[in-house]
Amino acid sequence: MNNKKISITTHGKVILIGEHSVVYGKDALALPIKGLNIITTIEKSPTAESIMITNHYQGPYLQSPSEYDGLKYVFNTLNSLAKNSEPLQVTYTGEIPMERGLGSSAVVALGTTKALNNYFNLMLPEEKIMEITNHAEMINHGKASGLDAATVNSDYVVFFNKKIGPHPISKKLGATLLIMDTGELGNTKRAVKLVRDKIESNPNEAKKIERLGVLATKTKDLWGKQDVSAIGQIFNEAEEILASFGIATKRIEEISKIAQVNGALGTKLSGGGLGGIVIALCNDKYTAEKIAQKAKDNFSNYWIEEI
Ligand SMILES: Nc1ncnc2c1ncn2[C@@H]1O[C@H](COP(=O)(O)OP(=O)(O)O)[C@@H](O)[C@H]1O
Ligand SMILES: C[C@@](O)(CCOP(=O)(O)O)CC(=O)O
Repeated sequence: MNNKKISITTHGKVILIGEHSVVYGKDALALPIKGLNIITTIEKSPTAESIMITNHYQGPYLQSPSEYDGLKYVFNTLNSLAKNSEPLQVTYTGEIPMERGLGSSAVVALGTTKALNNYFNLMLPEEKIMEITNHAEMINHGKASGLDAATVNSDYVVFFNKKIGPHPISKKLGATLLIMDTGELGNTKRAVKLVRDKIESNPNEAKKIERLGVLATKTKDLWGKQDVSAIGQIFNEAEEILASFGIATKRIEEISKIAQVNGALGTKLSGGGLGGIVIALCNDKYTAEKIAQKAKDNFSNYWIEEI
């Protein structure tokens, strides 16, 4: 009887700056959220079929795991590399709500790849694990930059560019980030298409992508100097651009406004948009808590990170 059981913990992420423009080869900066996890567990299936169980909190709706073709791709690829025909049970347990810009799709793709790699003793190199994870993300999003997968696989802030890959930044900024979940489902695939249609039909929209890239490069430089208020201003400018693409909802704008008048240095949506999370850069935890209290009727959940 095979009692083997492998569990892998993978953490979520938020994009600090550079969502959408990163798809076009521009710079971006993203933060791993170490306390926000999904545990992927692999064991022998109790039935004659392979099964996937999602125990993780998904927010106000349920979706069948089998609907995510990216996960099927991971599962089939690793089973085929291991020449495995034993039916398996894959269980996801944790608290990363889906479709909020917190990276759930990359988290489950990476967690499943790593857990199956261990289960089958495949000893796949890191590059192969990331290649499989990124391909799953492509299946999910259409055109994925690789930023999400790189950040959920990193212990440090990631400075990223598609051409050069991820670079970890271990230095702390010396600030507090408030992450507020609007409770509205984002839609990365639709948002990416919406932005692409706009920039392809209007050169002025394309200039905004350039500008977002410049803002991300500046943020990296300011991070090194720990210039928190300048980064706050960059968040606000980026938010204006993202909203002009039509991917900020009324609730995102409402939450941003409340955060602004209660001491945030800068606020923006984070991730694909059309719902999902709002991030607010604050000087300290006290300000972040105050904003969370003032805005609490507008969001479903929040997290505070010392960055
Ligand atoms: N536990 C899970 N089981 C199956 N699919 C999942 C799970 N978590 C996330 N997904 C897939 O990832 C998608 C969310 O990805 P995405 O839209 O990129 O949002 P996020 O910002 O959370 O990554 C879900 O719609 C679903 O297809
Ligand atoms: C819009 C985009 O830049 C980020 C999407 O982030 P998320 O899937 O919403 O967490 C797309 C990408 O980088 O592939």
